[in-house]
Amino acid sequence: MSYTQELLREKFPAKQDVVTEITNLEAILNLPKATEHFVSDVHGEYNAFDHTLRNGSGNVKQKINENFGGRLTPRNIQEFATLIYYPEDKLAYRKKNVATQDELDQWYLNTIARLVEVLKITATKYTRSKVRKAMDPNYVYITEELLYNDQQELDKRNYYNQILHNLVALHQADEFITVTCYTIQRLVVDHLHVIGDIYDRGPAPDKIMDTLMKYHSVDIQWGNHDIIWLGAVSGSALCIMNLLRICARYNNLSIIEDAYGINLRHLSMFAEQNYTDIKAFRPKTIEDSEVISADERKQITQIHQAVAMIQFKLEGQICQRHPEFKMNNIVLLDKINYENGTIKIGDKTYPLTCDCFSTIDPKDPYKLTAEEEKVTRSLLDSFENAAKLRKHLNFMMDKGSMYKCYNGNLLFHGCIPVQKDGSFQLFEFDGKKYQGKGLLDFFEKQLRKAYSEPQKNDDLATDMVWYLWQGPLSPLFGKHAMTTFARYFIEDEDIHVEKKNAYYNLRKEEWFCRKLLNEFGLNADEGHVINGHTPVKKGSQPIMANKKMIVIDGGYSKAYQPTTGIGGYTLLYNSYGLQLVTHHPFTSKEDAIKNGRDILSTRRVVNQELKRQTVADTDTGREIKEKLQILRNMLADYKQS
Ligand SMILES: O=P(O)(O)OC[C@H]1O[C@](O)(COP(=O)(O)O)[C@@H](O)[C@@H]1O
Ligand SMILES: [Mn+2]
Repeated sequence: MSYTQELLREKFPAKQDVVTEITNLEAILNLPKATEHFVSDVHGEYNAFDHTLRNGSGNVKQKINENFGGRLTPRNIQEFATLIYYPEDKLAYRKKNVATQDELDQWYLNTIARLVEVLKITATKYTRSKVRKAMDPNYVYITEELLYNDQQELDKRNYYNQILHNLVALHQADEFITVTCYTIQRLVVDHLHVIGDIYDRGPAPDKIMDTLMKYHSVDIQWGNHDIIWLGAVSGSALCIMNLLRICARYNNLSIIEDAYGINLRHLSMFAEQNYTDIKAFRPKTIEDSEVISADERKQITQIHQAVAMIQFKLEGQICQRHPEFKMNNIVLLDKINYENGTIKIGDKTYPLTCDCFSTIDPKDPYKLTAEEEKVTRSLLDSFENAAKLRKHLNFMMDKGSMYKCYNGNLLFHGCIPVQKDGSFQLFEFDGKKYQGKGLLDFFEKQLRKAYSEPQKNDDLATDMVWYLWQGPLSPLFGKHAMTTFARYFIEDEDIHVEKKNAYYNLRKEEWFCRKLLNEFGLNADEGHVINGHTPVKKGSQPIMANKKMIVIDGGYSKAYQPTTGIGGYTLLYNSYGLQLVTHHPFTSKEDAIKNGRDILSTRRVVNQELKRQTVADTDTGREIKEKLQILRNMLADYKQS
């Protein structure tokens, strides 16, 4: 007897228990498929991300429109939607702007009744037990009495009205409204996929992680920016330097110090002693509100140089350690003529636009100075011991993977490295060759190993995690090289170019996407490949390859909004099919609450199911069917005995 069989026997010892469970599972199979929500490239933009979650990519508003369109004016619909997104803030705002207690009480009564209506339509897709789990435990009884009361008979109607009246009279209205709004948010989306790049560039990745940790159901496909954070706590000094460099570049060092409590004093003092103010290393400020003092700017600029130089030195060391990485093109410090300020790359010589090489010994350019060694060591210790960061990243490891096959679709952040003809590129290592799905599995194994041994700093697994950040065959990166050094020091833009893997041309072709789906054991007639990573530029299409490929770089990153011209894309997959949602940029939470400003979004149907999908058509459905088979066998045994 299998383990599952044994468990089921224990759980359902009597014949009647088995019959009840079969009936229950059969009923679940017939419910409509629950809604999946896909987001990606959130890049620390907590407020915009939080808004997308609260409004379910426009799903909450759609439910309200379906039910109240014509009964409420568009302004009232928006007001009501904003209440569901931000119940606490909207209630406070409403209470401040009301003339009399009677007006407020009437508003409470109307609002509770409307919320129960919305709850009713969002709950129809689920079993009673699942809906109950989405409720606040303190309000289960009252909510169920309101929810399952059909009000057709006068007595029932009176009963319903009395509950409403009591909620207001007993001063429970605020709390009931708040918890019901969250129950609705939770039911509108059943499962969330985050297709990578939660970290870097934006100000609050920590808050995004806190939100995800509270979210009812989520999986994460790691992005290249997440990898440097995972690498940092896995003991990779190079990953630490890269993430500090990006934080300095985007004026986000407070994430390290304030959000994660990692002290940068040692680094800062070292930077102050060795570097001056150089334009190329000043922080980018995206928002007008981000005005910083001259002193502060200078300090960040100095830190930026200090970590960049340690990074370039460590890159030289790692590439020499691992010729199999084939990354010699980024080893550049020995190509510099430190006297005349030029660099020779290939057979071309370029002038260097600035000089911050005081810590480099031209005879041994990749050697860290004693002080750099100390700074690096202390950063490694701090990252290893940063409790909150580890808590967040434990969650990311737990819910995350290199790729995910889910309800027939294939989800990953960047690419599957391929040659121009579409054949998988080979990563050769230790006498073995890895490609396609096997390559992703190999890298995932290395990351899990490195993460579980943070005290090891220069073992192969730790170096591999850094490779995932910028290696030419990294599925998360997908470019021939990262031209970081050139972008700081060389004017000629030709040398800044990072060539994309052939994957990005081929993914426009249907045959190629079918090949990918087959490689991962999925049905190519029904599945889709869903990617993040590359901002969809103005005029480009996010849906490709006869709808087999969908790119949803969420476009949350403000730095990229001028290129995309929009606030980004998200995707919904409900019982009717897949819908791509295009968002306008988010303004602010205050604007949403006071002026009812939502992220405007438009929906486009990617594919429409011929027959409405039910739970039976999903991965969960397959598991239920297997369980049903066992239960039926058990029932047959009962009949025979
Ligand atoms: O201009 P920035 O922010 O330094 O970033 C440029 C770097 O970011 C990358 O585009 C990687 O980040 P993305 O995954 O967000 O594209 C590199 O290829 C490039 O070198
Ligand atoms: Mn990316």
